[in-house]
Amino acid sequence: MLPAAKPALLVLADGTTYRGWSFGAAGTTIGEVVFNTGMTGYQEVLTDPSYRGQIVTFTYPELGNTGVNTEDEESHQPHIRGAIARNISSRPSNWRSTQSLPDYLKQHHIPAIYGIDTRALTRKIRSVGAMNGGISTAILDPSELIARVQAAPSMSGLNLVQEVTTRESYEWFESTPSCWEFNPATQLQQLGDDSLMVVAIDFGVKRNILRRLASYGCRVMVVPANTPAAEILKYDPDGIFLSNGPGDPATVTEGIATTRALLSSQKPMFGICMGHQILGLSLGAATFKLKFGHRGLNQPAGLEQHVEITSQNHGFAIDPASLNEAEVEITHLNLNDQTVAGLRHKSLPLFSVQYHPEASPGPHDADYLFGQFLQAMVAYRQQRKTVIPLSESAL
Ligand SMILES: NC(=O)CC[C@H](N)C(=O)O
Repeated sequence: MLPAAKPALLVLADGTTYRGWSFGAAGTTIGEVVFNTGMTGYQEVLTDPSYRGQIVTFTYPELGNTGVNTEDEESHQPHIRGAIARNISSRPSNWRSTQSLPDYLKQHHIPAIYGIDTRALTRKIRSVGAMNGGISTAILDPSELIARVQAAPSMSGLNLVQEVTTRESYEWFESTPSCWEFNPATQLQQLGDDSLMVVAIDFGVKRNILRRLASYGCRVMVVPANTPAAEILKYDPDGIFLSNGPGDPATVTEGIATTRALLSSQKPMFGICMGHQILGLSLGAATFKLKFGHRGLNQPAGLEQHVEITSQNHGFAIDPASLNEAEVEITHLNLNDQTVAGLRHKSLPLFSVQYHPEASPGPHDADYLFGQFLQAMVAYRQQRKTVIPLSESAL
C-alpha cells in the first residue's frame, strides 16, 4: 500500500460494491466500466480518445511500474474517466519516466482505485456485461453512489465525438522515430512534393495512426469530424482516412453522411475502429453494442488462411446480417467470438478494420494495412493520370 492512501469506493450499476484505496484525484467519477487485458501500454490507453467516458479496469496485476513519459501520449490529454487496478507500483522505474502514474492522474483530476480484485470484477463484467459504475473518495456510502451511477446515461446512444475532435484542420508531419521504426517497407517512402495526400477525418484520432501514415510517406491533413465532403475534396486527396473515436458510432450521423457522400468520389478510404464502423454504416450496415467489448493486445483476427494478433479497443461492432453481401465482403473475423473485424468493398477501393494496426500499444502484425492503403492510393493516382481529363480530350 502507498503511504497515506485514502479509502475509495467502487460501485457498479447492478449494486455490486468494492472497497479499495485511492491512487488518483480525490472526488467522484462515473462512467462505463470496461476492462483492458494488455500487459503494457497503460499510458497509451489513458490518452486514447476512444476511451472517453469510460472507467478502465486494468487486469495486469500491477499498474504504474514504468511511470509516465512525454512520448507515449496518444493525444494531448488523458480521456478515461477513472482507473481500477489490483495493485500499483509505489516506485516507477524507466529511463523515460518523468512522473509517477498516481501523480499524473491527480494532475489531470482523474479518480482511480486500487486494491480491487480485478479478476472478480472482470469476470463480473464478462458475465453480466459492461455497465456504468462509479469511483469515489467523497461518497463512501454505497447506496448514494449507486443511485448516482444508475441515473447516468448509458454508452449506447452517446455521441462523444464532438468532445474530442480537433476544432481546426492541421497538417501532421511526425513519423515514427527512426529508433523505433520496425517496418523496413516504410524506409522506401520519401516525403516529397508529389507524396500521397491523405485527409484524415478526426473522430478522436490516435497520434500513432497519423505517425504511421507519415512513416509510409503520406502528407496528412487532419480535419474536424463535421467537415463536409466538399471541403474534404478541396484538398484533392489521394485517399481518405476515417479515424477511431469514442461513443456509439450510430450517433455520428454527420460523419456517416459525409462518408456516404465521399463514396462516389472513387477515392480510396481506410477506416480504423470507429472509422470502420462509420464506413459500414455509410454503406447501409447497422452496428450493435457488444456484451463487454474487446480491449487488449492479443485479440486474434483473420479468416482460415491468415491470423494476425491485434490490438483492440471497442464496445460496438458491425452486425454481419446487415451487410449487403453483393457490395461488401468480410475480410477478418475476431476469432474469439466471430464478430466482424474487417471489411472490403467489392468494387470501390474501401476497406476497414475493427482493430488497431497502429498498435500503440500492441503488436505490429497488422501494420501492412497502411501499406495496402498506400497501394490503393498509388493505383488511384495512376488511374487518374491515364484517364484524359474531359477538357483535354475535347481539344
Ligand atoms: N477505438 C474505437 O474507435 C472505438 C469505437 C467505438 N467507440 C466502440 O467502442 O466500438
